[in-house]
Amino acid sequence: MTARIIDGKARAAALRARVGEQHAAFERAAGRKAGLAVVLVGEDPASAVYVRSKGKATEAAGMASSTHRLAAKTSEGDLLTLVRQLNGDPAVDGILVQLPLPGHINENAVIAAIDPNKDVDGFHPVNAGRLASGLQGFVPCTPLGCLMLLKEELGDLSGLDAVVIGRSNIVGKPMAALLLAESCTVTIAHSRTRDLAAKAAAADIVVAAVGRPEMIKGDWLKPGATVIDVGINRVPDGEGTRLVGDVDFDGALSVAGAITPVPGGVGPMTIAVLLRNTLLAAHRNAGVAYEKGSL
Ligand SMILES: NC(=O)C1=CN([C@@H]2O[C@H](COP(=O)(O)OP(=O)(O)OC[C@H]3O[C@@H](n4cnc5c(N)ncnc54)[C@H](OP(=O)(O)O)[C@@H]3O)[C@@H](O)[C@H]2O)C=CC1
Ligand SMILES: Nc1nc(=O)c2c([nH]1)NC[C@@H]1CN(c3ccc(C(=O)N[C@@H](CCC(=O)O)C(=O)O)cc3)C=[N+]21
Ligand SMILES: [Mg+2]
Repeated sequence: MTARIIDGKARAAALRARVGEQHAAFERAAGRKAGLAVVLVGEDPASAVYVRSKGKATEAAGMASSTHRLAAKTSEGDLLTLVRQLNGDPAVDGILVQLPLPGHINENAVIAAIDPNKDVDGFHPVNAGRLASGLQGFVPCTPLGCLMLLKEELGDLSGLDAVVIGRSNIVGKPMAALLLAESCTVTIAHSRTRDLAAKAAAADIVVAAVGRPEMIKGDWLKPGATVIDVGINRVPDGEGTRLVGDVDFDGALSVAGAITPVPGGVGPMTIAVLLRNTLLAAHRNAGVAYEKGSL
């Protein structure tokens, strides 16, 4: 058997097209575009690439995008001042502060300064709490994109055994909360987990969000399992580099039922969900009704 390859790039393009159509309707109703502000501190090349692709995708959907590039040495106070200015700007529906921030800036303080109603990343503690409590709020883009791929692939997830490898606030923890809300039986694994291979072998769904190239081996998996690979790892390749996930893709192909590739899997979904969250934020901020579930 060879696993189906989940085409995240195509799924993301379809979601972006739906967001674009609904944004056009929003613009007619509200008399303005939805606006996303992206803040980038410093010159990390990978971050600069993501920020550029977010800006391009935002404009392609018809939305207004602004990028605020600050020097690496920017003080926490100056960054907080910018965040508060964006909080108060009626043209800005969504605010994304690209992480990681330089070491002298307290990320938690910056995230906490974002208006929870503009927190399209879903990282603010109020939105994390809403997700944990089953209340409406912004859900982090990467795990929500993973959930969309899983539901398209598997339909109803209830009763399935899921293992999430990684427990970060931006991927692992919200992913586990979403799967629990879908009535999966969820195991969260991390660097202290004992016998990870045996945990993976029991799972119908494996979500890998570790940041270690090709760590999860094909022979760990339950035959037919659905594998979502969040990892983005740049590794040396001849003269240059290439991207690989956290899963040994070639090894998993002959065991898994379906698997996301890297690149072309979760990454493009993250950006499409960011646009979706910005569209939701705009509807709420403009007081325009929005038909839930229509995306
Ligand atoms: N495709 C996309 O859109 C996105 C991709 N990413 C990628 O996803 C990956 C994870 O990102 P992120 O969650 O931010 O990473 P973090 O570094 O914040 O978290 C990594 C997690 O992996 C766990 N871990 C580390 N080593 C092991 C191990 N040997 N066995 C089991 N668990 C381990 C850590 O455990 P512990 O808590 O014990 O330290 C931690 O919980 C990265 O490759 C990142 O680039 C991230 C965001 C978006
Ligand atoms: N506040 C904040 N929000 C984020 O959502 C956030 C962040 N900070 N910091 C960094 C991570 C990482 N992230 C990615 C987004 C898209 C791709 C993506 O589109 N990847 C392409 C390949 C891109 C390439 O070639 O480099 C793919 O997987 O096909 C990857 C990773 C969002 N993040
Ligand atoms: Mg820091």
